[in-house]
Amino acid sequence: MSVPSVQQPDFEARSPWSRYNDRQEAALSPAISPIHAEMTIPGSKSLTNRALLSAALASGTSELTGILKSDDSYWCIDSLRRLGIPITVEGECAIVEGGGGAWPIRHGELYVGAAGTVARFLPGALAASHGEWILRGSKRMSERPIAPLVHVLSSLGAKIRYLEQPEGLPISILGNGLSGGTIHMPGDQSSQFLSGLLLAAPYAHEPLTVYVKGPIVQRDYVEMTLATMKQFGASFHVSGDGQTIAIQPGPYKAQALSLEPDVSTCGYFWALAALTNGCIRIKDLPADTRQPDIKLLQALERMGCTTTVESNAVEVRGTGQLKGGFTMSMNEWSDQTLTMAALAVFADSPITLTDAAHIRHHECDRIAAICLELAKLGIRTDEHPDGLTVYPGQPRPARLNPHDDHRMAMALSLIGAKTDGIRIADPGCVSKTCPDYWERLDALGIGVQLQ
Ligand SMILES: O=C(O)C1=C[C@@H](OP(=O)(O)O)[C@@H](O)[C@H](O)C1
Ligand SMILES: C=C(OP(=O)(O)O)C(=O)O
Repeated sequence: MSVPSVQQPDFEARSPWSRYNDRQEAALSPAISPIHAEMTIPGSKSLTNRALLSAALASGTSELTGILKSDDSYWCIDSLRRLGIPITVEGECAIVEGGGGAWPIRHGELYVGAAGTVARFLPGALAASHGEWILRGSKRMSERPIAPLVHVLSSLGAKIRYLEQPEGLPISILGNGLSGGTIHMPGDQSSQFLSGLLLAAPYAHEPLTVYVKGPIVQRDYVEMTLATMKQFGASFHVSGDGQTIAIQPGPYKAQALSLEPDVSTCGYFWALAALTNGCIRIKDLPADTRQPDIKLLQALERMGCTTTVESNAVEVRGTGQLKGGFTMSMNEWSDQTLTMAALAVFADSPITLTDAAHIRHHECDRIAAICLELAKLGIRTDEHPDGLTVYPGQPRPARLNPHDDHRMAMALSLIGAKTDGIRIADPGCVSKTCPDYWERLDALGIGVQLQ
């Protein structure tokens, strides 16, 4: 098994929308009664960054309401502005004056922070246009895979060079238009490579047919990409088995869109209802969302909770004792693996989470990191190459390290909602997707001391 190593915070990747980077830890005290609340959740990171990029490529002015304001969307907006796209942000609304497929500023350095979506969505959009740019990311983002995307973009005409290390950021991209034709691409390491290519594909000179070799992890994110492309007027055909996608050339048209709340963030609050035998109702979430983490609801049902999906709200009601004793594939909704691991601590028997080897390449090696941190609480885990088994137990007080990973911090905080003496280091890291996470916990009755 991998040797656990603790990832240190990379503060450069924290944006002006981040908070609490001067605080050493969040000291938590459990809720004294079941948590009951009705709440709204900020916009989806995935939808925000897809919509921002599509709007920047489009002809005309788009209005995006309900955007997420976090590090990941900040670095997306920052990069697009550096490419010369005027973007005005007022509250949770972004007005984007699209460049019609050309970037007004044709050279410069772009910094993507720790955002996988920005690192993997921008290269295609740059390669499809004309200019020369350098793309740089956080320390961790520079370790995360990018080569399969670089490989296909190069085969379609881009000149891309690795500047410091083989197969990682930073890279230089000389965009000279994408040729089109047919290409093969793997989807087993990250769905984002595919999404990044697809988002740019309408700007290729000729129709582009993408054959996906083998399984696609978190396939629903590719569906989300295609849905956004369709909203912006793209034309494409997907084969019955979903492995072949043929995209016609044609520019995006500006749109006025209202974005869904971030279901990955909703997950922590539904988990709080589950853990405290409370009830959390999240408003403004459409029942037919494509966001894959909605599958958490099925897992919570299996653990004994009651879930209610209405046309525009989703409610989770907890239970006195969560049930375990099952194995669950996390392949399709792996951002919730850490949430499931935290819930499993309080189940009545072990839970095994599988099929998520790719999360070793996320913000940290999430499988090794969660095993390491749960061990500090005296919780037994078995680490597997593609997941882990969590054995329930009574956690002891501990100071936990989130490994510079927002989801590690938010998932570990769930344990602090049930157990005395839990402290989470580097509380600022939640700003990758939810900068006001600690205020939200506090408002729900969990004691949060940021010190
Ligand atoms: O396309 C997207 O918006 C995302 C795709 C997934 O990444 P991978 O496919 O790289 O696992 C997911 O984990 C990430 O949070 C968001
Ligand atoms: C994997 C994640 O992010 P990224 O978009 O950086 O891949 C995540 O948010 O859990």
